[in-house]
Amino acid sequence: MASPEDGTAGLTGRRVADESLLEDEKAMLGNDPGGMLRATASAGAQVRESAALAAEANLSVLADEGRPRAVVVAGIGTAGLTGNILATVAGPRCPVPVIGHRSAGVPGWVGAADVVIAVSASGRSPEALAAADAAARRGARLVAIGNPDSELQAVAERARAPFIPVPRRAPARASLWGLAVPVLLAARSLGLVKVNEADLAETAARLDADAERCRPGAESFVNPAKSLALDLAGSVPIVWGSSPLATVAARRFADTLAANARYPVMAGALGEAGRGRVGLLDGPFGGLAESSRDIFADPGDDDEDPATRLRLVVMRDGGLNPQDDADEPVAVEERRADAVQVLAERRGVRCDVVTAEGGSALERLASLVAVPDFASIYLALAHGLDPMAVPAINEMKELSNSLPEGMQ
Ligand SMILES: O=P(O)(O)OC[C@H]1O[C@@H](O)[C@@H](O)[C@@H](O)[C@@H]1O
Repeated sequence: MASPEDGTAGLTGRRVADESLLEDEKAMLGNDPGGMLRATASAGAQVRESAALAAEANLSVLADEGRPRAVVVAGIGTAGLTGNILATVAGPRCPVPVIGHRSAGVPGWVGAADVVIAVSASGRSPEALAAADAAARRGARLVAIGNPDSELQAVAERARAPFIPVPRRAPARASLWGLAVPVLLAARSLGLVKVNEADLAETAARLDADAERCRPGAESFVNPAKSLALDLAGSVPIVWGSSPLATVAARRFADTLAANARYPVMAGALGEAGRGRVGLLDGPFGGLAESSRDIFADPGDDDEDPATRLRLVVMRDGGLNPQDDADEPVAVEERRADAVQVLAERRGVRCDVVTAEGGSALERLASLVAVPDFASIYLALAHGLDPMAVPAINEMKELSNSLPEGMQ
């Protein structure tokens, strides 16, 4: 076992992932002092809890004024991703635009005809607070979602707007499901999205089942998250989604791989990538690195061949209904996903495939997010990194608060 290296600024970890660190459950839990594995395993419970809390909030006031002109989902980081989730679950038939807004305030055109959903796990991100304030000033309908007894709740109360409490589970990225469900239910009360009680129950059950498969005590050969983490170890992962829904899952994987495992990741839509970034497969981290690989060498033996390589992850959706009236037929998305797998094989770039399952858009999204969420934590643990604490984010906040005005 390689010993931990001291990085700069007192941070320690192992530059090369060590598979044996994923074998001892007790040691693994010791290396996860903040409890990221436990928090991530609560995804199914978060769905149920948030659905119950949203049912207690008075969301019917949102619908009193009828269908809005547009819905803006305001928040940053994981809270911001809930806007993408709403847009993709609502799908191409959504009668009004759903716009994610990730900076402070709201877009200039927002007014009384619109709805603003301000989301913040801590209830105190400047972006969500400024959005809630701006919505209230402009007379837009507001609903706020986040930490109870927070500044965000106070802003919502001052504006007499509904507030859906989401009990805090630090860090925000471990609260994705707790935050996303109230956003969907607020949009449902406006008639914008079809999410029924059975969809929520099935999504929660799937998240529970995936947490069980990915539990720390399950060994790599039966644990899909550990094996995905080990496949990605030492590579530069590229995550492409075959459909809009799968692309949201791809972006989520990039977020968790970066925050938990500190891996640089490229993520996006396969349709777009096919017209540009797919060229990466030809390059110095793709086919050129692979051509020098000794195919008989032990895949884990980095000392023999230390080249950094791409590793492709294809998130395949397959669609709920092939007759769907989406602009792009599912068959086209499927052919493109097949094509990129063939291309990767031709270039010698190794590829993992995560395939959606389930009978609703929400459940399918859950099936694409659950295993990769755990994989990002196992990859952190294999490098001896605490998956929860991200000193760089805190330092970045401190530094930008202390910079003189004009330099931020
Ligand atoms: O959801 P809130 O609390 O507004 O945080 C928004 C974002 O803030 C950043 O500093 C990080 O912590 C992200 O993980 C988080 O998603």
